[in-house]
Amino acid sequence: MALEAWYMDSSDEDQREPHRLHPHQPVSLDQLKELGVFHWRLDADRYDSDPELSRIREERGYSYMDIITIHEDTLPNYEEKLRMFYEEHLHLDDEIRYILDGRAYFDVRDKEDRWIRISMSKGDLITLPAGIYHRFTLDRTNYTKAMRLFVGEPVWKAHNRPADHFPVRQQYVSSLQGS
Ligand SMILES: CSCCC(=O)/C(O)=C/O
Ligand SMILES: [Fe+2]
Repeated sequence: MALEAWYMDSSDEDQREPHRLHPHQPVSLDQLKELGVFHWRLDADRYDSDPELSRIREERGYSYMDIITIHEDTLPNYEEKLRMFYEEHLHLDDEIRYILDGRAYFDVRDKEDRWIRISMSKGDLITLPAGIYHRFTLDRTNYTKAMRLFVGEPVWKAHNRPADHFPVRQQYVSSLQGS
């Protein structure tokens, strides 16, 4: 199944709901690319021996990887972490996530500051550029297992909005101009 993304409504309903607009307003992979968001579809059943994953990691220098299982039975401080992940934030480095099982949503801001919801399921690998405002949530199924990739030693620090003073944010905003 292709990756699906859409513009979100602004209701305060449970974050795990899809929050589609009526009428539905889909967002294409090309629109995501314009925001610096890239996607690959891989075979998650063989992630530990997948030459395509190895190629991506080598080409892009993703030397670090670990696996996080986000479920109330496996993740310490589950509720608190989910609250943190759903705070609008940016990172000083790219965020690279590969869904190995389950499902999740990444929300990213577009150029007009509107929320786009990206629905991720098993086999989806996504990269969010340094400096983009975004957030993360589980969906109604309340479970995902994801590989986290990083160039070099990982820095997990999230800078909640407002974080416009970071050079990486200014570089990201400049990169959008003209695209
Ligand atoms: C799927 S990993 C947890 C989410 C996370 O690390 C992050 O920074 C979300 O934006
Ligand atoms: Fe993040």
